[in-house]
Amino acid sequence: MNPHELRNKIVNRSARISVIGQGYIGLPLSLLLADSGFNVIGYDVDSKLIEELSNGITRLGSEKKVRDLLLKHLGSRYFPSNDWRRLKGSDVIIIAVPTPRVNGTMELGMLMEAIGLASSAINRGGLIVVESTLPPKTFDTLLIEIGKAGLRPGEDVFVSYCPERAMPGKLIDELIFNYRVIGAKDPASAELSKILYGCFVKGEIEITDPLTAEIAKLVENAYRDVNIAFANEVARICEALGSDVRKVRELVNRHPRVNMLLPGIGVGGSCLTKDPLFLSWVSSENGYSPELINIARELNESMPIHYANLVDDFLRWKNSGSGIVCVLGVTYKGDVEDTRESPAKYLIDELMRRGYRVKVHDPIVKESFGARFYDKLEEAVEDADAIVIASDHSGFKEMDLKRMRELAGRDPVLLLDGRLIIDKEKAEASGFVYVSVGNLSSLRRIKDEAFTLSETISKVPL
Ligand SMILES: NC(=O)c1ccc[n+]([C@@H]2O[C@H](COP(=O)([O-])OP(=O)(O)OC[C@H]3O[C@@H](n4cnc5c(N)ncnc54)[C@H](O)[C@@H]3O)[C@@H](O)[C@H]2O)c1
Ligand SMILES: CC(=O)N[C@@H]1[C@@H](OP(=O)(O)OP(=O)(O)OC[C@H]2O[C@@H](n3ccc(=O)[nH]c3=O)[C@H](O)[C@@H]2O)O[C@H](CO)[C@@H](O)[C@@H]1O
Repeated sequence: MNPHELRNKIVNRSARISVIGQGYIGLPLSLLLADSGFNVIGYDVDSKLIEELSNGITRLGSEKKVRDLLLKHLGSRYFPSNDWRRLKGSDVIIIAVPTPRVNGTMELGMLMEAIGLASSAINRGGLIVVESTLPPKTFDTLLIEIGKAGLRPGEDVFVSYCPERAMPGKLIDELIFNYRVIGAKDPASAELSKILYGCFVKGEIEITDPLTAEIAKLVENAYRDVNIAFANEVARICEALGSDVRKVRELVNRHPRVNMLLPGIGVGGSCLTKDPLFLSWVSSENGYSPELINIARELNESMPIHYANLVDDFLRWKNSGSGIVCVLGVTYKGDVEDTRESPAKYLIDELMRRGYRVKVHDPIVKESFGARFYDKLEEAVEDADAIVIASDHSGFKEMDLKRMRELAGRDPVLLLDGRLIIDKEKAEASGFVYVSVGNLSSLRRIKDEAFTLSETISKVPL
């Protein structure tokens, strides 16, 4: 098959497409390709996942459009499989396997396995596209691996890097409307990839070299992480000075050139917690050691511990260091089911390590990181001395605060709003001692000397 033939196959939708990895990215991508007219094999090593998909069940429950597309195309254009032999004879293979940070390093084993499989299964003259996030210069290593399989990249097989940037919670819309970057070393690989993505992408598609694409992908997430760290730093300043970060943020964001992000109890998710470090580590290996990115990451990682310290100080003052803490929300952000690197995990670990009884509720996912999970919000809140909101689920914004206060323990009960979603006046009128990220003034008021905020702040490892 020459590039012209593959081009025609893509244009008339007769190209056989396989997607390796059917998780947050691979599944919606496969379904959009099916929706644009291709027959798609969705391959994954997780046989339970494949069984679920084959029965029309997705783990991405909050992505309604993914579920609708699965039910629409399952068995007609979309074929989930855990049999690698089904990949043989593919004209196009897209790789969307994890490239996580494990024990302080970049884990590329799954990617290498997938590239080996793709090299052995792709038709001669076919296209391999990598969507998984790559540390800089990894694309070159992948080309070497493909070469080892006896294929000459740019001649026997075409290869590109198309980093994914869709946002969980609105994956289908962002897969369609985001602009895309394609990194490729030869014009045919770039052109074929552009035609492929043009089948469902409505945003602009930009072609560049692979290294630029690798760096750009990581810079986007590092940019966001650093900016959230800045917001978190301002929150900590406001806490120390006895001010309210919500008011400060509202004012500064009226400046035409300031856009401060939202501070919070922590930055989680599979991307912002590793991509900035990939950028930092690889540049350190190449002669420049970034400081800003590393410090931002450390500051963001310290946030759940900072608030565990706060709850601990409160409970020492109230109950001599014993008590019940209710944590509301375990997902890394609101209205998604993903708990990877969730700040709630670090908060819960730390509170349990200090001997507190932790009760957990989440309306979307039944996970509690070793603490006790309660299906009902009311049961989780019962007898609590402190309640911490760790995820900004829509449902939490409309909680009946009076009822919650009735159910919670004896006075005073701390309500720590880690996501700035509760109205301070309403919470106080309901009888809570309400504090939020970036505003600890209520605690100052009730405790004066007994509870020294400076002590809390100095405990935070930075
Ligand atoms: N989740 C996001 O929001 C997001 C956004 C942009 C980019 N990314 C990047 O996309 C990539 C995939 O992330 P994800 O969130 O979809 O991961 P995921 O864990 O949700 O899904 C990956 C899937 O790949 C499967 N897998 C692992 N090794 C395999 C192999 N050798 N062969 C076949 N299947 C294999 C796993 O079983 C899993 O189901 C990562 O590089 C990630 O950094 C993720
Ligand atoms: C550059 C960018 O936009 N990248 C996105 C990002 O997706 P994400 O879902 O991980 O990103 P966020 O929504 O930012 O959430 C992360 C954590 O930060 C907390 N947060 C957020 C905003 C804020 O103002 N204050 C906060 O504290 C929030 O609670 C949560 O814990 O990476 C994906 C993978 O690469 C990309 O595909 C996707 O485009």
